[in-house]
Amino acid sequence: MTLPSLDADPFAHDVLEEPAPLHATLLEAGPVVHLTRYDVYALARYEHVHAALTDWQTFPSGAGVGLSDFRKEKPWRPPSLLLEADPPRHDAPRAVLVKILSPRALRRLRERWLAEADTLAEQVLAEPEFDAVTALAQAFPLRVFPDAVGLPPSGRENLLPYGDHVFNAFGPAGDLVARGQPRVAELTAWVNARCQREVLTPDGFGAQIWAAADHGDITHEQAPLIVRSLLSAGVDTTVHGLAAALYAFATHPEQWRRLRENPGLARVAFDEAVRWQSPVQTFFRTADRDVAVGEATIPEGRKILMFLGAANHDPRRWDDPDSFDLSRDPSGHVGFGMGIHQCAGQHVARLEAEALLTALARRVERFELAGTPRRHLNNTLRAWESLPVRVHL
Ligand code: HEM
Ligand SMILES: CCOc1cccc(C(=O)O)c1
Repeated sequence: MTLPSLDADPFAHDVLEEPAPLHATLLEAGPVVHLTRYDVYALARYEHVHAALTDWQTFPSGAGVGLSDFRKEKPWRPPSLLLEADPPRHDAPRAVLVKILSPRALRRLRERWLAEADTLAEQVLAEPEFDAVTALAQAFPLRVFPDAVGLPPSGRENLLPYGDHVFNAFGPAGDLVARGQPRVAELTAWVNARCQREVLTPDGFGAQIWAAADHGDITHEQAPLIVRSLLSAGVDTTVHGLAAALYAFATHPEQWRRLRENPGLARVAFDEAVRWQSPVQTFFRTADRDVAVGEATIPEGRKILMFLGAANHDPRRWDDPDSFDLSRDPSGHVGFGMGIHQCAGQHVARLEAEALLTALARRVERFELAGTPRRHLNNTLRAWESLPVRVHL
């Protein structure tokens, strides 16, 4: 059976601005679609994306999880020991990070993050109108996460642009990557310096990674790269995840009312927002062999593009997928991935969201858009540049 093919460009600005039409085409066209422009193979249906995420042997990450194939091109930075590694190399770094970022390990931060969210809410809600991206979605993660990692106070404004470039670099070397290029050397130097043991405070996630090296769970050479994973993946993702949740509630007042009636819904609300908007839209894998998907065959060595955002809206898996609905059970969504590479920081993200959303739910009776939201374009992230809101207390 010949594979359906499409010359669409998933990284074109109009698609990054609004991917739904491409997702609909891909979901309809078949289990696999050959994207001729990049000679890659698209998976969009939940069943096949889930299958690829949970079969690392057939769909490994070691050649990179972006368009670039590390076996043919030099990576722009040393590959991640988690994201861009397969077992067995992936195992020890993963075990260390999962333990340090576990729900149990995060309990010691809970009271502090709840209090920080209350303080931020008090400050921001003193104004009836503000930009929810800068005032809340960016401000809260930057207020709690760098301290939790153990970063020194200076230069934290480098984290967002660095992460933005990391996520752009998973896509083609187009204008979005070019835009970040001028600052790459400076941002990379700043981030690498912050992964060194001596700059990290003794009680943060970073110091705990170095302590795991002392303990022999990982090597001392691996420690800084694992800290780098936190700085690369731990900021922009939660900023855009929180912005997605705030956008969802600003456009669904009836769902906000449900959250106010039951603030215990904050965590499931965040997962529903992550499913509905999928702040991380896509990741690649590499076909380890000729692999049959449906009746089609993906040739060995080709890159496979998994559309997490489309799988999270697949009507074969979700009732009324395009609705944001707190009565839905979003578990099983692939917004945090699935399988051995499933997000190592998902509990950090959920705790940040629970803190911020409950602080707001206690104070804000209703909030609405106070202007047209503007998208922030990125090859991998679904993000808002600005989200003007008006609040009624
Ligand atoms: C809303 C927030 C977040 C979203 C949507 C998100 C999404 C994802 C996704 C989709 C993956 C799977 C990548 C793959 O399968 O190739 C992943 C992996 C990962 N995430 Fe997250 N993430 C978020 C927050 C975080 C945070 C806060 C951290 C760090 C504290 C983090 C650290 C990581 C790491 C290290 C990996 C690689 C895990 C591995 O390969 O074993 N993420 N994330
Ligand atoms: C959110 C997906 O996970 C990522 C993203 C970017 C970098 C890394 C890393 O491990 O350096 C992980």
